[in-house]
Amino acid sequence: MTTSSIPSKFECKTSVNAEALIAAGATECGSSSSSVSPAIPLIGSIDQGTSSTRFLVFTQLGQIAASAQMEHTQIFPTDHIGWHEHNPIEIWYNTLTCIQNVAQALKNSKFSIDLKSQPLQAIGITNQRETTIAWNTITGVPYQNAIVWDDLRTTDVAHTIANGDPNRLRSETGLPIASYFAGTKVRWLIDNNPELRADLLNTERRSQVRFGTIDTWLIYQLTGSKAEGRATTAAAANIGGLFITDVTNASRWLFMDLHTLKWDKVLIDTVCGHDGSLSDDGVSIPLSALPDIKSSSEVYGRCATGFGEPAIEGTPIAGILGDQQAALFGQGAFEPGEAKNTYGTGLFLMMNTGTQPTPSTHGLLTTVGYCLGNEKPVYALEGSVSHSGSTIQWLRDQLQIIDDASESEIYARKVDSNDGMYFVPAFAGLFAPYWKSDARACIVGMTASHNKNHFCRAALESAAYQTKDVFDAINVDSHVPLKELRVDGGGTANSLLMQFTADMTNVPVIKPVVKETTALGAAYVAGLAVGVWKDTKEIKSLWAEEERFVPSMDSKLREKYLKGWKKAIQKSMGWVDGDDQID
Ligand SMILES: Nc1ncnc2c1ncn2[C@@H]1O[C@H](COP(=O)(O)OP(=O)(O)O)[C@@H](O)[C@H]1O
Ligand SMILES: O=P(O)(O)OC[C@H](O)CO
Repeated sequence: MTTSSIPSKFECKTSVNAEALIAAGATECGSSSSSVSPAIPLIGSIDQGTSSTRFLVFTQLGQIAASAQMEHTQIFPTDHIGWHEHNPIEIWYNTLTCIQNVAQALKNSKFSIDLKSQPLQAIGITNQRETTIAWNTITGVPYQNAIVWDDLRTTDVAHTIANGDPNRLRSETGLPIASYFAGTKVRWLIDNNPELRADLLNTERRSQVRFGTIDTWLIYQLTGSKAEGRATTAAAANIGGLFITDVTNASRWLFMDLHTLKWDKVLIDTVCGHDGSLSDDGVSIPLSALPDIKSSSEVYGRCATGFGEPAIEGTPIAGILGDQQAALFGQGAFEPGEAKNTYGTGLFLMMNTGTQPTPSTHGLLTTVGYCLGNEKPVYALEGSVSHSGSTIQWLRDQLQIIDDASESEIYARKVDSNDGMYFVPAFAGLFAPYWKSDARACIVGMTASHNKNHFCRAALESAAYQTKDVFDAINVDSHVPLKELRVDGGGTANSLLMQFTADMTNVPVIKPVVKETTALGAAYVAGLAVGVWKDTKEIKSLWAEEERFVPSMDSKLREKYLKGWKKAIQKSMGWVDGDDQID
């Protein structure tokens, strides 16, 4: 089966940016003596997010030359409240479709850029982090759907591992023990997927088991090959590709030591529970089942012949970054104290803290920001919030009070304020800085006068309040008060949200010209590895501001709103008790 024959209910939105191509030196065919545009350096970037998959091609000026984007199915099994899954095959097909569409669009454009004769310099990959897939290298098929990062099924697993102290692995991993992290999902898969467990128990088959985040899965597909035709998955073609990840993704498992940047046997055993019968390694799972940890910027390998899209066969894959780290890189936050806030499905405030990990005592994560080749790793502090854009998707898909995310602003603007109504979107408990798995979403302060407009307003405002919570924590833990906030992600299209964020944090909120900073960050690390850009100084010089939202709210009013939010947060906590099992 080829990807073009895979039916998808989602449209692949594709575009070519003529202005960026011209700025980079491309010429229209027929407008010069040559019928083909002169070759210009172009860099590809796969951005596999929670809500959608994108493939973008950037010019050396860091501008988008072409892009394609496709949503995928959000699977919320109705018999298991709190579960959230993605189909790994659908994600792979969508990635391939986006790549194919961009290649076609460039070829059909007035610049007639054929990537077969003018190949991309390199491809970078960035991904939703923690989302975990297990597959078998011989059957080629995932054992089950991917468990998405915000899935709650491992809440009990996390409680068991924590053994009364959720911070017991913090000094080694930088993370609290929570359902969010990939290691808890690995443990759940081992304990609950009979086929996977049987393979691990079989001395011949255990070496065929693979666990990976989405970066690993996609690289395995891109570098796997098939003798003829297009592979549906690399593994189905029975010729698996590279099995790697990068330090930023590896830092989200609870398995990696933040100081050595290596998988740690003690951590793995602590999370998975020691079971010698599953492995020959003396560890609870075979180390062969975990990807090799690489830097974020080096040539790892090349797209294979016959993997599915001839236009990028042989193109080096040279960069990997978790999506929030990619946004940090794409925003040019290379100095300690520089930060970004991304409004995607979730919301993630991240600050570069330099070459030493900075511990958090206020509910943030200490994580790897990036590591360029053999250079020292750069660490970051992160405030991870599970629901931001997904709250707006919930208004659209579940409540069906809007048809499109952009309508949230139209309705929210019909009222001057929340009129006392607060929406705490703790659908998956509360992540940073609270880490309360027993919290659930609530809407408080409602009177009979409240209407749909207030719902939209309160949903949008919740993203700003949650930003303020992690903003305060980062200011304390880093000892470097943020003077401004660089922002990106789908939610930045919403000016009401941007202004309200500026009003709540009381610092200017700044949008860059290139909004796709996540994809751009992955392109940058890939381009650095192959010499498209010289260094981070050159990359920083390409960043440009587009719009600035300056705080304009009276401080008394700000305090009043924040006080209401704190009360609302308290109401959401402690909702799930022992009788309300998540099954
Ligand atoms: N105008 C808007 N107002 C508020 N939220 C928006 C708007 N446009 C998009 N979003 C939200 O942005 C999110 C998608 O952002 P994106 O950065 O693509 O996310 P991801 O990387 O998680 O896939 C969606 O959850 C959507 O609800
Ligand atoms: O898909 P996003 O942009 O919401 O990001 C998801 C995060 O990587 C989860 O840790």
